[in-house]
Amino acid sequence: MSQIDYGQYTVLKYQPSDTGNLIVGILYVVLSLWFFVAAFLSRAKWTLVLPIGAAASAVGFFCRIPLTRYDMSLGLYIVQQMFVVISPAAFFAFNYALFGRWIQTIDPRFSGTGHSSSYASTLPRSDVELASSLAGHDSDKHQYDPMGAQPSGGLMQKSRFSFIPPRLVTRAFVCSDIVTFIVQVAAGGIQATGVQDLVNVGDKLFLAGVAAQGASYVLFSVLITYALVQLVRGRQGSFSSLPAASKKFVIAIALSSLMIIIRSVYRIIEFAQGNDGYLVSQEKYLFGLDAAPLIIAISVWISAHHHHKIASVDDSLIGDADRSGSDRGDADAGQCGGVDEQPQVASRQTPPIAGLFFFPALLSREVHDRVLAQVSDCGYFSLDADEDERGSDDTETTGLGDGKDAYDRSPRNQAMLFARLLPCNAVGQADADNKAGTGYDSAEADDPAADAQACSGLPRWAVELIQHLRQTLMAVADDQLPLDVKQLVFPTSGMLSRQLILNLYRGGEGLASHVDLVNRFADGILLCSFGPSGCGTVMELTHASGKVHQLFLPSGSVLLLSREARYEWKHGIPARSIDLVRSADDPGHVEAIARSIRLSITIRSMLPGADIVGE
Ligand SMILES: O=C(O)CCC(=O)C(=O)O
Ligand SMILES: [Fe+2]
Repeated sequence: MSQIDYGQYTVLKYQPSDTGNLIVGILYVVLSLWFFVAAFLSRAKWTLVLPIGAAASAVGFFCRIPLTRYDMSLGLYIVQQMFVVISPAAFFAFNYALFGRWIQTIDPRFSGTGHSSSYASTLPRSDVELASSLAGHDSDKHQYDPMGAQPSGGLMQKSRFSFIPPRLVTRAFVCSDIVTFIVQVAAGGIQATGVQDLVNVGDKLFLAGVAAQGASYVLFSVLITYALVQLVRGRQGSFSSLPAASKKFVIAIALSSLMIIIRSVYRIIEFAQGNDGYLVSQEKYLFGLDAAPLIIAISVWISAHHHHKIASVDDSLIGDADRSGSDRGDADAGQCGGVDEQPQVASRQTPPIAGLFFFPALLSREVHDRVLAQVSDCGYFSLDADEDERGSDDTETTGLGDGKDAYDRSPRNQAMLFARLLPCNAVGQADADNKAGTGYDSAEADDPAADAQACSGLPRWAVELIQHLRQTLMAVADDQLPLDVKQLVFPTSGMLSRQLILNLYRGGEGLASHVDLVNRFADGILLCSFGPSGCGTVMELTHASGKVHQLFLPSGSVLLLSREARYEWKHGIPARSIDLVRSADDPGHVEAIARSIRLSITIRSMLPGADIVGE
């Protein structure tokens, strides 16, 4: 085998720019120092890949300065080539690891933060189970065990944010990165032999390594996109409603990935074109399509590593995923949702908001189950994921929502019911007819008037529910529910037209924060919660002043919004799979309650004339 002719083999078709390489090298040094400090402060050892990669890149670019086109040291050339081409594998690895950890932080199933709480909760269940729940049966409770045996722990722990288990994502992609890294090192090593025949083999190996590396990054980008789509779906399809930390992360990783892909495409084409190719002939492409994109790709992580934020970064964005051994107590439970969802601990007590009244157990289990059974019989919702959306047969009275309401929910999980000019005394009349005084139980006694009412207005079950609420709320002591508020919701005179919205929430679904339309609905809104006993959801109430209250709405509860609570506070349901709720018995104790199926029935009165609008 012949030894290489340095003069002929020189791939440098240009005289390397001292200034250009110096600037790139210095930028890498600065970034490397920054990330070293950040890694030190965060004590997250794995983040060292970033400063090490940046330092190696700096070495590569500094090595280019002494290179001259015709009189160059092959050793130095190979060194710079290896450092410049191979070091970015560390940047790829950083993104892979970061993404895997991020998924684990936005998916509370991974937050094994050592809660000592009892997990009196159920995991989200299948549609079949939802159907049985709607029919009134509590399905079995699963103990939520975030770091326990499969499926909640381990490498194969699934997440709805990733079609590949997140911990596997990190390991698989980092492994592929290491393999392609080794291929490139081998390529560099082969070229370093200086044996002419092997140099071409080295080139091909470089191409193979870079191409495989780029391909796995493209696959990884599909994963990122999938996670984003899932995240946005859980937020009523709106990117802007994502928490700031999530938005920042998604934008950063998207930009970083775009830059990495640009650089990979450049390298693949460059190696494919070979030594006589165009891209290799001018240094500006190296600066513009390799150095610049890669510097941007890692610079996006500067702010996430900012030392002021390092504490939260350590726990959430880049925290150690293996936190099962942590002995953090309940006080840290707020980290459960990590960077995305960092839920506050919700209360079971009525928040201090004027006009808000909360009755955690107003609906007895019997009444609750009965309403669910009736709603289930009406078939408003399609519970089979494969089934096409289907409406109710009696669409005149129970048409599905048209999505034109203040916030968008699919007809699959929302139904609207309107009563036209339902005289309030009709409800009162039905109430009066029910002389037995056992209320709801005997309301099903044949009552042609109520049946007629149900057909011309609301379905019978809705009339009965309103009637029941009227009875029970009117019976509440005035010091707990002032008379004027009772009369606001259940006026004794005047015509009133009710509107009901049924919202079905599966798993971690939420509802965008809103104020119910002020020019359509009157004051005094009732929110009734249904679902397996012990389960519920957290409602977030936000005021323009920035005040926020998180209230846990258990199944069977009724929330009444009036006056300030109805007009000056927004209400919404954060999308997340697990809520942290302060225990009723022991306020120092926080329970993690997994969301299950939930049906809410919102009962409102239409403002005069508003029932004509939009129909
Ligand atoms: O599901 C809930 O409890 C909230 C429903 C709601 O706010 C609405 O329908 O306007
Ligand atoms: Fe609402």
